[in-house]
Amino acid sequence: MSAGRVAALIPAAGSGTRLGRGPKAYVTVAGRTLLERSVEALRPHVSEVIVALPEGETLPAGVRARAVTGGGTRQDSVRLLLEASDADVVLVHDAARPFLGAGTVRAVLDAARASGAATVALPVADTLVRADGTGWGERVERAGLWAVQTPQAGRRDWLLAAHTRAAREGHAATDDAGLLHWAGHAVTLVPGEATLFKVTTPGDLQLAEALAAMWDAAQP
Ligand SMILES: Nc1ccn([C@@H]2O[C@H](COP(=O)(O)OP(=O)(O)OP(=O)(O)O)[C@@H](O)[C@H]2O)c(=O)n1
Ligand SMILES: C[C@](O)(CO)[C@H](O)COP(=O)(O)O
Repeated sequence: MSAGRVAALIPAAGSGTRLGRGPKAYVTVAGRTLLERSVEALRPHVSEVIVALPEGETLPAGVRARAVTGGGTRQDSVRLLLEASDADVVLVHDAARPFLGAGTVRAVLDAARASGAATVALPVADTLVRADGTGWGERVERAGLWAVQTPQAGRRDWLLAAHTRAAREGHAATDDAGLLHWAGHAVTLVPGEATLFKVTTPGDLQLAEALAAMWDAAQP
């Protein structure tokens, strides 16, 4: 598809249960909130940033974006963000993935402009096993497997139609590229970065703190 208006949509309305520090968007890493880090990584590439926040919350200081109230699940929050936007192309990015490089944003956007739908993902490098009741169950062939990250980019009309249909039919997906695939669209995979991990557990937050100084020093 041709170039059009691009918006960044950031679901940040989760409760951060696994991290145990309240909503993750407000958690700081080296002095800046996870949300500010994600917003600032996307702002140079888009005409608008819209963030979904937990009910009753306001944007943390320093975050330059428009805010809407999110929903009960990530999928609900993204649908509300899509409804709040009138962009042609959207980039959906977890607030909880603070280390997002400009090259990755450009690559997923280019791929989405070319094909209509794309996601950043990382080819799996470890041996994979399905656990059974005793521990090691059955080895899973890893060839061709990718771990899906964000940003995920695509035509807003495709995403909104997929989300609206999923809400109507009670179909739940863990991400937006998966919903687009479910709706019949081909989704391009764009190689991501290990640094784009999602801050989910206390160990991830420690890792993020350790990485932040090096990351911040390398930014233009
Ligand atoms: N109702 C929800 C749930 C999640 N998210 C957002 O979706 C992203 C990925 O979700 P996850 O890492 O699972 O965050 P939480 O739901 O906050 O974490 P937990 O499951 O541990 O509570 C986060 O940026 C989170 O804020 C959201 O906008 N609305
Ligand atoms: C969207 C996502 O980050 C892609 O890997 C992931 O599916 C979010 O999962 P969660 O269950 O909300 O943590």
